[in-house]
Amino acid sequence: MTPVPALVPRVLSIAGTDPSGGAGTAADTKSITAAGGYAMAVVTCLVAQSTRGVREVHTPPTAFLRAQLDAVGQDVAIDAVKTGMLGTTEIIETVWAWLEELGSQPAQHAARRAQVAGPGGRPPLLVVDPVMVATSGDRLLEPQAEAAMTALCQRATVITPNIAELAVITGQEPATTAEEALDQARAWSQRTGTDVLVKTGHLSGEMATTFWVGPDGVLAQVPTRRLATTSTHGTGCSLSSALAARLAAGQEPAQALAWSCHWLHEAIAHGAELGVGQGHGPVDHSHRSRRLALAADTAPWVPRDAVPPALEHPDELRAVAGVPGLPSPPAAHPDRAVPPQGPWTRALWRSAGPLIAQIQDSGFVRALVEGTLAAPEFDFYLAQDTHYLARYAKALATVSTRAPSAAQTAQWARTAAAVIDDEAELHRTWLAGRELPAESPVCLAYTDFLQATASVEPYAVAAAALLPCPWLYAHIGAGMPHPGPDHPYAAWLSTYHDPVFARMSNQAAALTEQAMAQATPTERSRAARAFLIACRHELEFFEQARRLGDMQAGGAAVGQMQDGGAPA
Ligand SMILES: Nc1ncnc2c1ncn2[C@@H]1O[C@H](COP(=O)(O)OP(=O)(O)O)[C@@H](O)[C@H]1O
Ligand SMILES: Cc1ncc(COP(=O)(O)O)c(N)n1
Repeated sequence: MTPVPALVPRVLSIAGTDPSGGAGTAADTKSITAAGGYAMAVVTCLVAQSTRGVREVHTPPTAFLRAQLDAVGQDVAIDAVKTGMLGTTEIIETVWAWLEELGSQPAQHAARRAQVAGPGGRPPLLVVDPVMVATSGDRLLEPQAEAAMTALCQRATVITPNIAELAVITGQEPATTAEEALDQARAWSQRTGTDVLVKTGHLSGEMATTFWVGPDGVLAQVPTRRLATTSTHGTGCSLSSALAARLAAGQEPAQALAWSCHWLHEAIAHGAELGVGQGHGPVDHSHRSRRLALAADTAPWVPRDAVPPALEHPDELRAVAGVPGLPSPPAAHPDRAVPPQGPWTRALWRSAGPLIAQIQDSGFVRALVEGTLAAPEFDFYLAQDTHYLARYAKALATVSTRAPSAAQTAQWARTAAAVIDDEAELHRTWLAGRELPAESPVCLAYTDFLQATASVEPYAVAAAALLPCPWLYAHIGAGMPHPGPDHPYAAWLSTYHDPVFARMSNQAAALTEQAMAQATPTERSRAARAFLIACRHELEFFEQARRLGDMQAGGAAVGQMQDGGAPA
């Protein structure tokens, strides 16, 4: 029988402290929790430090370290151990001896082996973050303990050194490029059989890619863009802890690495907003979980007073959520410009300003445009968009039957045809031969809303509900740089970058402008509300694909419970 991995893996951090909460055991417990594990911590050294650096280190007797290890080890079945700051040779030897007694073995590709072992009472998988020197430059490992740390590394499932630590472990000069670091890691892994994460945070360049390297070379890599921030205190602690939790939950190395790197990237990107400390600030470990919690918010999307019950004049329409201002218009080529087509569409665009800014800033759109979006997330998005376009085209066809003139009927109908013939062609080619999954709840909610509005609401309301889709895509397309040939999503970017698409969007805006001008004040109010709700659906549509990856830390457990599995 194949043992079931623990639903919530029990992960022990053995590390030093950081009273400012950014690194060491504090970072580890936050990261293990964020990655869906149950976090435990054994303290090696007490460190008087903050974001500004280390002041003093107090090392309790190793007998007390051993007492902590025994207390937890004799009670709890540990699924993974992550080590961080170990400080001295004596500490490393104490941890080593304890691991021996626990039954851990030197690892040859142990990540993959450990995943098929049963939880509890088995050798835990071991992630060694060979912490030597802090970001601040302070030493966290005695120089004479480097040999013992190198030996401990050899018994790990995977080690997570930074560039300087990799050099010490492999006995070479610090690498100056990712290629050099990969060569060092591969050669060492061939010698020892232990896998190595190559982290490039301390190199320069546009990307800060993380690689998983085994004896045969790179097993997986996660490209992430380098962020211009000083909030990088504890990034190494956080990455190795999250990785230990994801591996112990049973994920393959490539998936565990992808989850950990993407989660950390979001945490680094939002670290500065915490306003913690005056030096190298911490990352925001719980940004992802707060974002997910917000997705369950039941507050109305359009506040009661955002749209007056009747609109006599465009200026009566205010920005939703009370955030004033328009995102700066994209520096688009005249062919790709997608300006409002009159006072009413200008008012609609202005009222949706904060939402449009949020859509452009959404992690999904940014990663898609950058080319760093994970392939499964793009596939999910495109499959849902295939359903969406089929249903959107029907809504366009419905509106065409309700237009007041033959010319307008023809224009809506031509747009419906273009959506099916041209826009959906990208989807057909990309997903060719693959089975289309069912519609997601978000896709259903949006398209049901569009089809219902197109069928039963007044013409102007229907037109306004259908407008955000082409307008927002054309707006995003107009602001994008031209995709290079090696961009993984060049085909998607080109579709929305195309002047033909901008013209289609401008036409829909012109039709809506006309409809609004001819509508009654009450209909205009309902049209504005429909426009804003459709914008909100657009944001949800992008973000749902991002949540796909997020949910793997908690969602997998829920799935197993529903299948009748009991927590291990
Ligand atoms: N400025 C940055 N922008 C984006 N990611 C970063 C940045 N700095 C570090 N990282 C990420 O943080 C992780 C830790 O990297 P690194 O800084 O190299 O190690 P350490 O924190 O152990 O010194 C890596 O996954 C790296 O990609
Ligand atoms: C207890 C402890 N462990 C590890 C680090 C390294 O983290 P960083 O390199 O980000 O300063 C630290 N500063 N303190």
